[in-house]
Amino acid sequence: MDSAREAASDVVARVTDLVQGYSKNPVIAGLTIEIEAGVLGLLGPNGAGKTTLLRSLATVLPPRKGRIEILGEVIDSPRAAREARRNIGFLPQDFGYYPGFTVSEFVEYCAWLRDTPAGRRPKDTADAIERVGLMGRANEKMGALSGGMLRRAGIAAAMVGAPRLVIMDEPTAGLDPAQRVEFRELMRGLGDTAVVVSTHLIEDVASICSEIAVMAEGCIRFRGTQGELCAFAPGRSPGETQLERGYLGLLKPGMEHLV
Ligand SMILES: Nc1ncnc2c1ncn2[C@@H]1O[C@H](COP(=O)(O)OP(=O)(O)OP(=O)(O)O)[C@@H](O)[C@H]1O
Repeated sequence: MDSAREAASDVVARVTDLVQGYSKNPVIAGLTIEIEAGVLGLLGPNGAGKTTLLRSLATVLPPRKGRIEILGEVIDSPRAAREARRNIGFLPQDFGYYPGFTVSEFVEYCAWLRDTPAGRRPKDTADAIERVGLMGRANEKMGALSGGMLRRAGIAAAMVGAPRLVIMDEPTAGLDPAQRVEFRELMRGLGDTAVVVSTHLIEDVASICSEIAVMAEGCIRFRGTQGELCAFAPGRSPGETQLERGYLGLLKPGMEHLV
């Protein structure tokens, strides 16, 4: 790892030589990445391994090989994973919930899962619900929410109690354009939190991410700023932004060993 970079920043999570897969299907073969405060956007084509990496970071999927550290602690046992999850807010792509729970009960339950002290839970819950603009729906049943509102409830659950690491797998899927704009505002207000967010929406990345990582075939093919990604843009083609051209340029054959 780059020691100058580590010295200059606060590493919240570190993945070292991660090997991951499902039965006989290898997905990630030796991936190393560090996560610091700020919003890191994770881009990559379908099947690149983004969800697998996020689930590994969230300590949901134990590594086949390699090491995951959260706030300096190596996650090498179910107990260590439970401890780490107190500091992790995770919004999976398809998150589970009890349809009979109200929004407020759901968010408070997620705070409880993270061992938020009982005295803080009601206020933390109300704050998180307010941040996603669901105050008027706090007492509505989860099962009665629209897809976009459900996702906002999931975002509130991931952020409740201000965890140090927030991991979101395609959080803007299902949001309408106005809600996506609100989501971006929300991301800008996260301050010192380390956020990793996977998305297929380049506009989201452009507006909220301080850094971008591009994954392809289970590897991190690029990590850097938007400007650096734009530098991979091959010639002009109408209908694409420069960021999109940079992203697509990076996925071309021959770019496999860039980082
Ligand atoms: N539970 C699973 N069992 C078996 N194979 C899986 C499982 N989950 C993912 N895979 C496979 O692992 C590979 C990586 O999947 P993953 O969901 O991590 O990619 P992704 O980059 O998040 O894709 P997408 O953008 O479509 O969500 C794919 O080939 C996928 O089919």
